[in-house]
Amino acid sequence: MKFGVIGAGQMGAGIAQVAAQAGFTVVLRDVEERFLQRGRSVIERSLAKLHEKGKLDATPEDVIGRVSFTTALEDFAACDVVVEAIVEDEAVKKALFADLGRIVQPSGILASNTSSIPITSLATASGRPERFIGMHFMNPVPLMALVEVIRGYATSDETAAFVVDAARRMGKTPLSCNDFPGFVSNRVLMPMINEAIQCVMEGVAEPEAIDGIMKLGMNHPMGPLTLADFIGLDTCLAIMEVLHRGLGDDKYRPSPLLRKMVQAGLLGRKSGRGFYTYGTA
Ligand SMILES: CC(=O)CC(=O)SCCNC(=O)CCNC(=O)[C@H](O)C(C)(C)COP(=O)(O)OP(=O)(O)OC[C@H]1O[C@@H](n2cnc3c(N)ncnc32)[C@H](O)[C@@H]1OP(=O)(O)O
Ligand SMILES: NC(=O)C1=CN([C@@H]2O[C@H](COP(=O)(O)OP(=O)(O)OC[C@H]3O[C@@H](n4cnc5c(N)ncnc54)[C@H](OP(=O)(O)O)[C@@H]3O)[C@@H](O)[C@H]2O)C=CC1
Repeated sequence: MKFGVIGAGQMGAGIAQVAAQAGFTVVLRDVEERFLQRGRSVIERSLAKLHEKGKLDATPEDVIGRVSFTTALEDFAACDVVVEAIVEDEAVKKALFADLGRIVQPSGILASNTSSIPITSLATASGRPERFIGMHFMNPVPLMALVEVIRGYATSDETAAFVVDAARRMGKTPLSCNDFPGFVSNRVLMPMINEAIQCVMEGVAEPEAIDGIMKLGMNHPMGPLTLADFIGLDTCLAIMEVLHRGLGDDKYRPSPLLRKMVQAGLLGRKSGRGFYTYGTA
């Protein structure tokens, strides 16, 4: 299987890694060499950790040897499937899928790892809506079991079956849903995170207390503010905007504090600061 991944950020790097662990030949693209380098070191660190714990079937060198790094979209021409994991912005994703629709071989499947953007709208932009689908991995990709599979209006049964099989070969559990704003995962998760941010804004409790209450009281592995920092506050805001616009109900209104933090460049772990401060950006 020739497996393409576009975007070497936290999600794209993880998706490329688990595809390579499954034995696929992987091509990973970002817009600049330095982002590819960053993605490569994220993969190397993760593989080293898994190897140390005896959780890798091959050596880290063999796994990363299956990944080629590129800035050229033409390198995706022969892919059987391409998963997009770039910034959560509908216009940017549509422009990319229009290009991919022209470049990737006609039999190739195009998939988006979007957290919330309508799959049907991206599928139309690609010019191949039958061979288009949502393949939504969870963060951190190497550790999380789920792939949410989202069928667009025109997604064919063959496309859905192909992606379900690919997800299983990657060691994941695929679960399917239909194309509604935020799908299932973020329609349920993100309003909780937004409400936790609203609690900070209203002075209900300090961030540490909010996280502690949800961790110890609800057995969540991470508190909602730690999780928001982990996901990226820009991505959280983009998802809330899609829910608010798409479902039209003010209960999905993004917290003004979330908006202000994104405006201030506080994006969470990836920028070094969000609700908490991190040693390395
Ligand atoms: C926004 C969207 O569209 C959708 C989403 O993805 S929403 C986000 C979904 N994800 C979550 O909700 C994650 C919630 N958090 C968790 O499940 C857990 O905290 C976790 C799985 C991330 C970490 O597990 P943990 O046991 O709580 O923490 P931690 O001890 O730090 O990690 C366990 C080990 O995994 C390792 N690890 C962490 N990330 C890793 C990675 N990417 N690769 C390999 N190993 C990794 C850690 O280094 C650690 O190793 P040691 O035990 O040797 O120190
Ligand atoms: N963060 C999360 O927990 C999850 C995120 N997602 C989704 O995955 C996608 C990626 O998110 P995430 O990895 O967190 O984001 P990141 O910001 O970590 O990474 C996005 C990457 O894509 C690059 N990029 C931007 N535009 C292009 C382009 N036109 N072509 C190629 N690469 C490009 C970015 O480069 P640059 O740095 O220059 O912007 C960056 O390296 C989003 O759609 C998000 O909603 C899905 C599940 C979980």
